[in-house]
Amino acid sequence: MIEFKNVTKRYGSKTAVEDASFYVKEGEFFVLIGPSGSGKTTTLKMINRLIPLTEGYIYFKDKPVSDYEVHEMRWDIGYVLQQIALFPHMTIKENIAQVPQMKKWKEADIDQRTAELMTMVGLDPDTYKDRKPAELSGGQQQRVGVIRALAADPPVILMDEPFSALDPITRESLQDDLTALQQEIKKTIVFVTHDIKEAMKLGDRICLFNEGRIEQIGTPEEFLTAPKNDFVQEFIGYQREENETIGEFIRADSAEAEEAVYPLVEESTKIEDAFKVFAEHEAVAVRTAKGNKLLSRRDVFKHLSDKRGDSA
Ligand SMILES: Nc1ncnc2c1ncn2[C@@H]1O[C@H](COP(=O)(O)OP(=O)(O)OP(=O)(O)O)[C@@H](O)[C@H]1O
Repeated sequence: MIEFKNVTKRYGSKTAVEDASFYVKEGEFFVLIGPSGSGKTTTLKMINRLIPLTEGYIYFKDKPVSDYEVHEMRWDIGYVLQQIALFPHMTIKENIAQVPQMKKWKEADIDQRTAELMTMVGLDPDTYKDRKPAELSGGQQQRVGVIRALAADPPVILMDEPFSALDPITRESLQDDLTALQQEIKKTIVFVTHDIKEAMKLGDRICLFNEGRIEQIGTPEEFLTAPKNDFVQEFIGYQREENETIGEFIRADSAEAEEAVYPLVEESTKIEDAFKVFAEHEAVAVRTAKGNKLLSRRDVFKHLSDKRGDSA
């Protein structure tokens, strides 16, 4: 869907992104992560041509991005920013309807789409559609920011730290909403964050930048089980112990699991082997002395990030 081939971006003598190559598959949730100033936002903005590249090639749907008209890119690629940029004088519905209106959708279709999207993120259309952005909470406004990017049904959505300005509780709830939404809509999402916990929770694959260069691209599992070098290891901030077993991740409050529904694994199963099961199943049932306990891939990441102490 999106391909970078040896892409370099320089601002004068400053190299912001150096020789970046990666491929984002259709329907994939691809996370760009790295310390401040490592080139994440520059990379993201080169996709929709907000920033021109210096060297290399970027393809969108197998065509160089330079072959698209800028407005075509804006229509096909939704964009969500950290600073919610809703138009203050417009109602929520008018904000969401902008791109559909530019694309000359019928009014009835716009109404239906707006209501559908608002319902999808838990905003009752009748209550909220005619309100102005200032009459919504920060979290609600950010939900509108996300669905506005989805309004005209673009195949790709770019998100630049969309939740980082929110309090931790709202943030977690929006992350959960986005996970649920993504399961339903299956868009290609490129998501920038500097928070490894968020990356692990949301990403199908993670691309870690360091001073403009890519250090590692891989699934959250690969980052945990096979960090490529000391920088990656340190960035994850979690030192894996030898022979770690799945039993160590079971908490006292874990839900009961039926083995008829989930594959059953022993407590002594190695974490690497459990990840192979997670590749095909949402969760596993772990046999413990107190009965079978449910453990999902997300539970494991949550446990790991708690263990490393959440610095975000
Ligand atoms: N318009 C610009 N002119 C000159 N240098 C720039 C410009 N924009 C970005 N840079 C530099 O390019 C590098 C990469 O910046 P970028 O914004 O892509 O980083 P980032 O990883 O998104 O950082 P952050 O997490 O702080 O947003 C930084 O060193 C930054 O100072």
